[in-house]
Amino acid sequence: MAAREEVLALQAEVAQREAELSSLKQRLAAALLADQEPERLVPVPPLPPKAALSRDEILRYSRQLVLPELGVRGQLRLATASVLVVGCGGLGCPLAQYLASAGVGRLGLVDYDVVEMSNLPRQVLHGEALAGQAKVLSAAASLRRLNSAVECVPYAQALTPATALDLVRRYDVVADCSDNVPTRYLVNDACVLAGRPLVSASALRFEGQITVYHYDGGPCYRCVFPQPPPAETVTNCADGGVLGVVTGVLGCLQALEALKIAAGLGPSYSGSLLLFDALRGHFRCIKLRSRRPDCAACGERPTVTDLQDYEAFCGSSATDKCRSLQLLSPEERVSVADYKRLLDSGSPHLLLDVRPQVEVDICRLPHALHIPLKHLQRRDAESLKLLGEAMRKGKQGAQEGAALPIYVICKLGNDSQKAVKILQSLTAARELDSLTVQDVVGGLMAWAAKIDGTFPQY
Ligand SMILES: Nc1ncnc2c1ncn2[C@@H]1O[C@H](COP(=O)(O)OP(=O)(O)OP(=O)(O)O)[C@@H](O)[C@H]1O
Ligand SMILES: [Zn+2]
Repeated sequence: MAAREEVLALQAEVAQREAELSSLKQRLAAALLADQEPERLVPVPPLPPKAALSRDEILRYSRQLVLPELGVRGQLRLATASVLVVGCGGLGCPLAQYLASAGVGRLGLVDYDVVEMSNLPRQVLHGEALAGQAKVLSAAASLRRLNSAVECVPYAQALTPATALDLVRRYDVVADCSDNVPTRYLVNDACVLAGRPLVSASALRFEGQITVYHYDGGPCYRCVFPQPPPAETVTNCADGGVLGVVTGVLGCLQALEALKIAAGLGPSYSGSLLLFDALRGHFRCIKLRSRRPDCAACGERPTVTDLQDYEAFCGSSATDKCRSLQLLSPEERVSVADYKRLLDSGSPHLLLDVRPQVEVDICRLPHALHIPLKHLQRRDAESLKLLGEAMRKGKQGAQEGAALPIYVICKLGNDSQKAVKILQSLTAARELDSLTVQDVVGGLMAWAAKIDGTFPQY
């Protein structure tokens, strides 16, 4: 075998073994979770009152004890306070880290997910060796190393309408560190029903925001957002990207608010929203509307008297990370396996990659023409010219008069469907030659998972 071929063969084998290892780790995590089942269900007793700090505690917390605003009284309150952390990701990790190091008595950690390598730049409680492990177990282990006096209660499960109220009632303060709209409504309603303050933050790209809901007569999440946004307008970190340090800043601010509430100092952002723009280095605080008397959750005649089906209410999933759109019919789509067969057959066609340039810079299929979806959406003349030229060139190898098929690909198979719709409308408007357009289901990540193990996943 030529050296180059051997390298390629070995690379493919390494990729295959890595995929097998990753799947084994996932199964191990699931088995560990199943093993943990009975322990999770044991109710936690209330934390006992604490009258004085020990010598070790005085030494350990000395730098914050000498703050007159906190003092021994505040520290004792922290030691008997409990905080429920919903989501042990980019926000939950720094939040839990600072709450544990400051000496909060008990931390409840809820997350259904396992640690992945792409989590590590921002989910700072998890390490390489714990990839594939349940996030809550990894986080609890890190926190115990940090402060063995803090009690960590891992709940390796999704927070659902069936469990949320019971869990929220067991804690004094709740921090929403989740990443999806149904969970935000669920946590809010559970906090309103249980009478708990909610420290809520979010971060995406270079921006973040934080506020405190349902504190001392302040508004709840539903007062500010009575209706969920259309599901297709919501972007998550996997699609939009996020800089780890931005979630770090917001998670720390969340920890600060939770600490101040727990220590009896009161929060700063009840009824106001702090916005952080990391690119410009700006913090801006805006006033939120006050509590709505007609709020469905916290209003005078609430209609939310029980937890509901939040996925149906929001039209999106609370646990499915990669939202899959269904814009096209099955005939308008091909699988990666079918596309690979077509490619191997040498049949003339055009592969159109509609990802943003920044993603094409990460990896690409060399034979694809690249036109970002945004350019197609604004009918960019230069891009349409490029497409027309590529089609004319591609047709040279095709049969006389036959339309050149276009296959559209993106990262996950959502944007490619939108692009197919646009190309169909251009054809209908005769701005493009009559053509057959299909999208590649699952996009380049399906290609990496099923066809080419050496293709990068991101
Ligand atoms: N209903 C829920 N119950 C429990 N955990 C939740 C729920 N909704 C979201 N989460 C968790 O909240 C965390 C959000 O953190 P973050 O978005 O940083 O992580 P991620 O989803 O792993 O990231 P990425 O989008 O890059 O894959 C995730 O760990 C997710 O599993
Ligand atoms: Zn409300």
